[in-house]
Amino acid sequence: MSSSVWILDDDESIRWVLERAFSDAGWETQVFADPEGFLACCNQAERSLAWPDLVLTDVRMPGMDGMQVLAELQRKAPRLPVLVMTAHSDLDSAVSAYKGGAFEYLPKPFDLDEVLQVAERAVRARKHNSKAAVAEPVTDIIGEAPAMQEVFRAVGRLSRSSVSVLLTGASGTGKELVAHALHKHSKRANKPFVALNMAAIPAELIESELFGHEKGAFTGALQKRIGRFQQADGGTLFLDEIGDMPVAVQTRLLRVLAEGQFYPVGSHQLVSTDVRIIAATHQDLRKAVAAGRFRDDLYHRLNVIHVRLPTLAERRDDIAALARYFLTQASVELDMPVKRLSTQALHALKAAPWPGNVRQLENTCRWLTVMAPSDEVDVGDLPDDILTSTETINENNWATTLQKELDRAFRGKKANALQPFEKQFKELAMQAALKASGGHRQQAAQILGWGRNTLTRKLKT
Ligand SMILES: Nc1ncnc2c1ncn2[C@@H]1O[C@H](COP(=O)(O)OP(=O)(O)OP(=O)(O)O)[C@@H](O)[C@H]1O
Repeated sequence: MSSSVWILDDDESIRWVLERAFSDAGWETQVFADPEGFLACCNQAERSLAWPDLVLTDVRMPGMDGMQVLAELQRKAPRLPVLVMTAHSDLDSAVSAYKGGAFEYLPKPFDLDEVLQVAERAVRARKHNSKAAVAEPVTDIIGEAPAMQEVFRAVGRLSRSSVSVLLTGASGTGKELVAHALHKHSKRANKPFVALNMAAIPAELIESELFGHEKGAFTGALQKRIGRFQQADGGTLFLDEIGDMPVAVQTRLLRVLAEGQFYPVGSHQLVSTDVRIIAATHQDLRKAVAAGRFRDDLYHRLNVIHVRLPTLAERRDDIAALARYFLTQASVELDMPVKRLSTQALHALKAAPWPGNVRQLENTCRWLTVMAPSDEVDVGDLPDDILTSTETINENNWATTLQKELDRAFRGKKANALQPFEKQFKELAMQAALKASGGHRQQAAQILGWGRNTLTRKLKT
């Protein structure tokens, strides 16, 4: 049985392509140009229970409130899967307007194949009555790869609890982003989220940063200062690079977590605190424990729930969506046109090793937004560090390398620029065929599909 979709968008061309794409894929479609008509149909559907399987909608449309549409859908058909196509800046409000339902977000501009894929997945999940298969609305975190779905599920599961969470993963994998999401989707969301990076401040100042100090508590303490614990009261304290916390501070932290109270440095006034701790590290804390650099009891206290962020190399399938997202973001941030990636460029990005993970991809997209000469980014436009590293890890990716060389050679628009490539290609092929045949010309010619004379002639030139 075919699935049905209602499409709401004020942009006629978008309605047109979506309707075509969905009909071609065998869906029953109904399109709406404005929310009035759409909401009238919702009223009817509510009476007749004739809802579609899926709604696809924009939220920002001139002269109308897409949020209201979402809120109505939420009220009338809370289990109806909704795909929201919107610019990234509107995502937060969309998520809050549609809490709880199955919801997916497609950043504009989107890829039609991706829309269909997400749509089919959403409907499948609904039919199997399992909301879990549809990614929870985790704001701003992009990831379709199974390893990321685990992360999203953890965020969803933890939304009603205040337990400590330990986030591990290499630098730039999104630990801070996930910490934010955990906070945003918790009961503490309207209280502060405060972050402190142990690696970024001198060890001797960590204690006073965390717990605050009285005026004159130590040399340089010219003012009384409220610590991060107090700032985060009722909310979440994110302790980044916890592995770099000095052991003395670890002892203090452990006590505060157990007692919910502490004295600021140099103060005799006890401060009570209600703070949820999310800690992160790129180190192996168990090793640090074994080496005596990290307290075993603190490790267990923080590690109530452990969420591991995969490296970008472990989720190469997400590279396309992430790159599209970062290119869009960079274009807004830098006020430049949005760059697209050519198939070959995307291929090269997917093959790169990404030691700096998502952060490196984000920086690369920013760089491309400024540096790539035209709207479509080609392999030759990619920064050298990406290209060189791509070649070394993916030596047999000869097409990408060739493409890059062709791009470079043709950029000068000189006539007959293909000739040297053809010549070299044929020479390499001849050598390889002769090597394979042990120098036997007849056989080498056969391998190449040439006549023996052709081979002899070419060997002479
Ligand atoms: N899944 C994702 N979707 C969108 N953006 C992401 C994702 N993961 C990471 N980012 C972005 O990549 C950058 C690096 O992420 P973040 O700072 O959270 O990493 P981290 O693991 O905390 O790094 P470090 O250990 O170096 O502090 C941020 O700008 C973040 O917004």
